[in-house]
Amino acid sequence: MQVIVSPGEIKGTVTANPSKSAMQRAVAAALLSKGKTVIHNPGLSNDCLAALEVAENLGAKIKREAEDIEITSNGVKPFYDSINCGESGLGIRMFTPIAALADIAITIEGHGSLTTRPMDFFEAVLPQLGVECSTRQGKLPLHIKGPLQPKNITIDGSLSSQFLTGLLMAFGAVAEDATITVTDLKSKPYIALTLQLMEQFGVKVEQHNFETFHFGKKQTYRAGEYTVEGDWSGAAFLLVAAAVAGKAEVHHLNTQSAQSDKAILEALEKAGAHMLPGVFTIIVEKGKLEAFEFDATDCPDLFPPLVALAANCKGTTKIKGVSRLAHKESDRGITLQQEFGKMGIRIDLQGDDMLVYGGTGIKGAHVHSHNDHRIAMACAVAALTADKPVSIENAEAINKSYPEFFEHLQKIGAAVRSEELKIKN
Ligand SMILES: O=C(O)C1=C[C@@H](OP(=O)(O)O)[C@@H](O)[C@H](O)C1
Ligand SMILES: C=C(OP(=O)(O)O)C(=O)O
Repeated sequence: MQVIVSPGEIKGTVTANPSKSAMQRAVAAALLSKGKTVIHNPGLSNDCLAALEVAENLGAKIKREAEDIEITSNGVKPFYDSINCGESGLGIRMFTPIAALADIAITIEGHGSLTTRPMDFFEAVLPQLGVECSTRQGKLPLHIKGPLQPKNITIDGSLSSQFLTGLLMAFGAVAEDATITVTDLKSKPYIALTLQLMEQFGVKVEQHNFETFHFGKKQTYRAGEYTVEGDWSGAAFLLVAAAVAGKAEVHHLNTQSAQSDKAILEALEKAGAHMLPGVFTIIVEKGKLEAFEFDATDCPDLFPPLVALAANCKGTTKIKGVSRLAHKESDRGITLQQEFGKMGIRIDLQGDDMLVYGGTGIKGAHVHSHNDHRIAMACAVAALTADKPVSIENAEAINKSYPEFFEHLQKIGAAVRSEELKIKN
């Protein structure tokens, strides 16, 4: 699908989409619980739908009830010997240790960008927990055979926090007096989100300094009601759109959230945007934007909106944490450099730093998402201050995390056109 976004001032109000990070975790916790969980404000992006299907194949009953989703489970009791995690990195890394709680052989698959993302962690770690595991040279498909037996273990957290999220969630259902020790953990706030959600489902982990995670007496996940928070990762694009091209009010964003990407507020402030943060509403208005420095090592998904922001800031913005981007849906350091380069914005990658030369003028261009939702969204935001429209190829990539994105962008006043998009022009 091609989407064309035209330059222009924006002004409007919108409600943030549900967080896929929170939704996927809630689906996993509901599967691990006995009884009925009701998820309010459920996410329905492709990653969330994949999580629901995985939970269903692993034994849960899923029912859509008006605006909610009901998940009834009796723990992990697979109906099938294979699961498919779609394109979700979190999905596969979280559900693999959970599926390994069962004692049958299971094949774990995915598609698109997920087939090229590293999974060798599991081959190194799962056998230490009594799980047979093989991959195709560190990539999908994964073949596992549990049951996983928790014990004290040390893992490397430098590639991704998602493997730890999976182990924590699985340990939560069966562990007794066991400790996971992690070295060099990245994306720490995502682990805070995991621990917070586990606690909401009745499982408490004693963590120290994000290095050790201790499970004391055996605990059980408790089914209940859960409301999915608004998504800071998706909303970051709308907030940046407002900072560069007008004014927007975004509802259902919790400033007390554990989500890492609420850090977009710090970057906007550094860049000089005008902001009025409330408890659940953020208002951002265009200001005189200047280059800024920001460390995105622990919030890597902010790189694409930060680049769209930096392209509009006078001077050279320095964003740290580029090494975190190599194994996302695309190699995001490179794809940002390529696609923003087409729009006349120079980006240099220097070791772990990204330098964005902003304020030089954004040019209308024909860009490609590289099947990466966050690249498509970043280009759409950059289009708002370009000299001519920007056409985005393979723009349907947004469905992975934020199917409502173009509709929301239009709601805050942007001119968005597409033959295939079901939005009013
Ligand atoms: O746990 C999560 O929900 C996520 C963790 C992050 O991954 P890393 O831990 O690999 O940085 C992030 O990039 C991803 O989009 C979602
Ligand atoms: C990298 C992302 O997700 P995941 O790793 O879960 O596929 C993302 O949403 O940008």
